[in-house]
Amino acid sequence: MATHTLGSKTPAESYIHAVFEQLIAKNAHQPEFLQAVEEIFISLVPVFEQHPEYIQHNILSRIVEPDRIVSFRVSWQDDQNQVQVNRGYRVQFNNVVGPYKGGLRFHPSVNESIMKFLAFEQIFKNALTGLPIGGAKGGSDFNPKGKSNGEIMRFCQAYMTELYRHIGPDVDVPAGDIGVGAREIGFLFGQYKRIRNAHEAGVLTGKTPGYGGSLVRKEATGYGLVYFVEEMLRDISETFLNKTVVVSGSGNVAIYAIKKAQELGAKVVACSDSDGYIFDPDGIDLNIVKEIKEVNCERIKTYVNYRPNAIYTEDFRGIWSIPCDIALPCATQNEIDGDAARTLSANGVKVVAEGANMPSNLEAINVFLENGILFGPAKAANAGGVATSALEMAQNSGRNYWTFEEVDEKLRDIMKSIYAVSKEAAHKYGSEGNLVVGSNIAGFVKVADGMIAEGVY
Ligand SMILES: NC(=O)C1=CN([C@@H]2O[C@H](COP(=O)(O)OP(=O)(O)OC[C@H]3O[C@@H](n4cnc5c(N)ncnc54)[C@H](O)[C@@H]3O)[C@@H](O)[C@H]2O)C=CC1
Ligand SMILES: O=C(O)CCC(=O)C(=O)O
Repeated sequence: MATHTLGSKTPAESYIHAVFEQLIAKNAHQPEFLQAVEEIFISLVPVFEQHPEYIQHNILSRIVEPDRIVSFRVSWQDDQNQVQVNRGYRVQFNNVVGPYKGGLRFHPSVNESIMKFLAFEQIFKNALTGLPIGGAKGGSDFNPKGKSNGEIMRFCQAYMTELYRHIGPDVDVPAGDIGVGAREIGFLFGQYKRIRNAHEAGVLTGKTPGYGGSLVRKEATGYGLVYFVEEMLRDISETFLNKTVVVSGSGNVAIYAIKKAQELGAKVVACSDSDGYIFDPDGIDLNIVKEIKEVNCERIKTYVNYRPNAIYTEDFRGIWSIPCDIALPCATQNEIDGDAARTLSANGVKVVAEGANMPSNLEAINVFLENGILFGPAKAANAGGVATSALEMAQNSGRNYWTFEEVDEKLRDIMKSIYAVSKEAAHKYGSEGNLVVGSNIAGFVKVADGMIAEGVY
């Protein structure tokens, strides 16, 4: 039986408590989903104290139930002509603010709990961007590791052969996430186009610029994360210059977070993959990481073959024992637990900001907040990716292209605005400086008000 820390002293607390108890009863075997909901529910207590209309409209019971979950068989042929079967998902959680929007994850760990937590987070993240996009997520337990290009293509085609009937430029617009990058988006788009016989560019984002993609989308989550941290640092009259930074992961988000942090004068000393981490006391050479990950598709441990001073350690969580000023978790959910957070804190970390979705568990978040560490939660700090996807949708429907500089400037403005509204909401509801509370409240209020305006359904 899952436990939680929600109280029940006031009417608002009692309401939130009761909805969460019902949620546990219905979703007892979905720990990631319950974790994501609990984090938001804790933040919302002061909002419900001041706005009983949200209780009258029973907003919480409605907002935790997805509009629909599509789950389907994906059969495809491997290079040995053997038929393989995976499970595909699309969770369309909430489209009050705009069409469903969120990435696709191809990873063996994918299950309904992980899909629901990601889609639930996406509702509030997307609302925070200020752009008209609702929340969704999808994917499959397909493991791309070690698969040939042909196998990836056939899997993507089989996946889209079912997914196409559930999506569309004004309905639901998927994009990438773990295991899904520009190559996979290309295969998915090609199959959608063949089935529909229409070049509906706005049906997917993360396309390459040659056929409707936006410049900066590839860089956007990592760049946006660093722009968000710039705002956090500005408030304490600091910058990235000469800061020591640790970034977990070595995929899309990690690579472009490293690039932008280095451009701003930081020394990034470590990154990782799911096997282990590398520490380079001279500062990571990003060209080598890109060659290893983007060109050769190898493990990060091969980095030490190119850099004699670098050390590889086979324990991906060990990366948080490296002393740093700024920690940017950019790999996956629950990669920082309470112990890792205490180690980071004891080593003097000043800022932690989340590039991945839910990389810190609840205990870790509390350790950071209690120790006065500036903490940038995922739904605010990594929203630059989906925001730039919404800019891609705008270019697609306007049938035009914006320059790299134009999109980058819009991204920077969006990240500044997300920081400002999160900080303002935290202040308004009595949690000065707490961006977890602030971003949860700012995202929630926008969606809840929309739900009331659009009526019960
Ligand atoms: N791609 C995007 O635009 C966005 C991605 N995110 C989140 O950022 C995180 C990373 O996503 P991407 O960089 O797009 O994926 P990716 O597939 O390009 O890279 C994932 C990275 O995480 C590492 N990783 C995966 N599982 C791991 C594990 N169990 N332990 C340690 N490392 C692990 C992989 O080795 C790889 O380096 C995910 O949490 C994703 O949901 C969030 C917002 C937008
Ligand atoms: O660009 C998108 O729609 C996907 C972004 C995403 O999946 C995320 O923000 O976690």
